[in-house]
Amino acid sequence: MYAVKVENLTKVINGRIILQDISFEVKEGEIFTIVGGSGSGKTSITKCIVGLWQPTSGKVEVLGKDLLSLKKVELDELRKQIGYVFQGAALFDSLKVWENVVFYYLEKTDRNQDELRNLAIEKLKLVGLGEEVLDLYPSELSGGMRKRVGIARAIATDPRLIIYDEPTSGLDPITSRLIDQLILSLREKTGITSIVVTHDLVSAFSISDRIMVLQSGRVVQIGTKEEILYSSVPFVKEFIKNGLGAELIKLSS
Ligand SMILES: Nc1ncnc2c1ncn2[C@@H]1O[C@H](COP(=O)(O)OP(=O)(O)OP(=O)(O)O)[C@@H](O)[C@H]1O
Repeated sequence: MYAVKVENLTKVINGRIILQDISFEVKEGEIFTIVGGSGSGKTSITKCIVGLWQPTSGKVEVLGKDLLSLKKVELDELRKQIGYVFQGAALFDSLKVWENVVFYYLEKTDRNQDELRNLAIEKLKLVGLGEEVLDLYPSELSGGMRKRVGIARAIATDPRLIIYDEPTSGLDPITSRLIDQLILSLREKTGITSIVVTHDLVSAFSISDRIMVLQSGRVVQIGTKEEILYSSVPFVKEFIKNGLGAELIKLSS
């Protein structure tokens, strides 16, 4: 069964084609990575998957539901099953770590504070953080820890699908590789389906089951790591060479 199925998705905004005839499927439990240059449409695809944007044409099915057929309450219900890890973690500076993690439940539940703190402990453990961070504020955390807290928040509602938007951006190479390990271990422990948007090709090649390469709102190629790494498509070859070349220079400097 597919967790996400996108068919001939086209999105036009103010007469500009942002996404053109995009089709792909993400299998349950798969780590599916979307790569492409700036402005190629990566984030736009995720906006269509979470139902923030309606397609101009085409179809988006998420966890077996056709988004266009859903009423607002049904879409809200579906969104609970989708965790979104924002670029830069997007934590609330004025809230403590535990409150950030259980943010979704803070106002929407009658669970008491102890229950919510315990839920935060459970989720923080899954992302490799201990109880000592519970009462810290985001400004007291390192960049890598902030990303982990952002991931803990995304899994607080036990989603079946998680979308990571640039999970390693702004991190040094060593911390980036630790986040890669975390993405893999979360999938291992929970079986969660993962869609990762990234500029970081080292990350893409270490975590992905399959990679989709975009150029100017179109799919250039979808394939396994090996198929993409040894692609015969000129754009993909060039993209990989430039991306991995830059990473290798960064790693050796
Ligand atoms: N709300 C919007 N209104 C109009 N155009 C938009 C809007 N959001 C995005 N775009 C345009 O859509 C195109 C794709 O943007 P998108 O953010 O999906 O790209 P991206 O691949 O995620 O880029 P980046 O890697 O820089 O984040 C860009 O040309 C962008 O300017």
